Amino acid sequence: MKIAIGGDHAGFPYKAPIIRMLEKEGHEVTDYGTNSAESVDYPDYIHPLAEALGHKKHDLAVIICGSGNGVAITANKHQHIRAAICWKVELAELARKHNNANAISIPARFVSLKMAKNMVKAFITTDFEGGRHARRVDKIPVC
Ligand SMILES: O=C(CO)[C@H](O)[C@H](O)[C@H](O)COP(=O)(O)O
Repeated sequence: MKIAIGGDHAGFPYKAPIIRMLEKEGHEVTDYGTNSAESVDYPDYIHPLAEALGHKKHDLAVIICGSGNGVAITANKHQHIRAAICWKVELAELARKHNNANAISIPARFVSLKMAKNMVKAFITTDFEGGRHARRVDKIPVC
């Protein structure tokens, strides 16, 4: 699977371990930064990632900041992006099953690295259920 990853300085400590896990599992990962713990502005990293995801250059994305809010709000400004903030594995599964989310937003200051990795695993291995959920997802875009 082609997976994009990116976030700000608050998400930086979790990015490399998640990339290692994904690459070990055979995924192709594209890293949109940031690449240090120096304070940065998350839109500078998330807009390019979301643009590429929206153009199907990646299958799914992992976005990370302190609360998960900033990166999710930014990504969701893009058409075709459905970013879900998750803090437990069941939410990551539901984001795929019910919402066909294509980005998981991780609040790095509120979940452990172990939880973050487990959520990413669940997110990328769970399929959209379709059916009634497809009808609802289809109604999301603003006309
Ligand atoms: O966007 C956010 C909050 O909605 C993220 O959590 C940021 O990572 C956070 O705001 C960064 O905070 P900092 O005090 O500048 O480190």
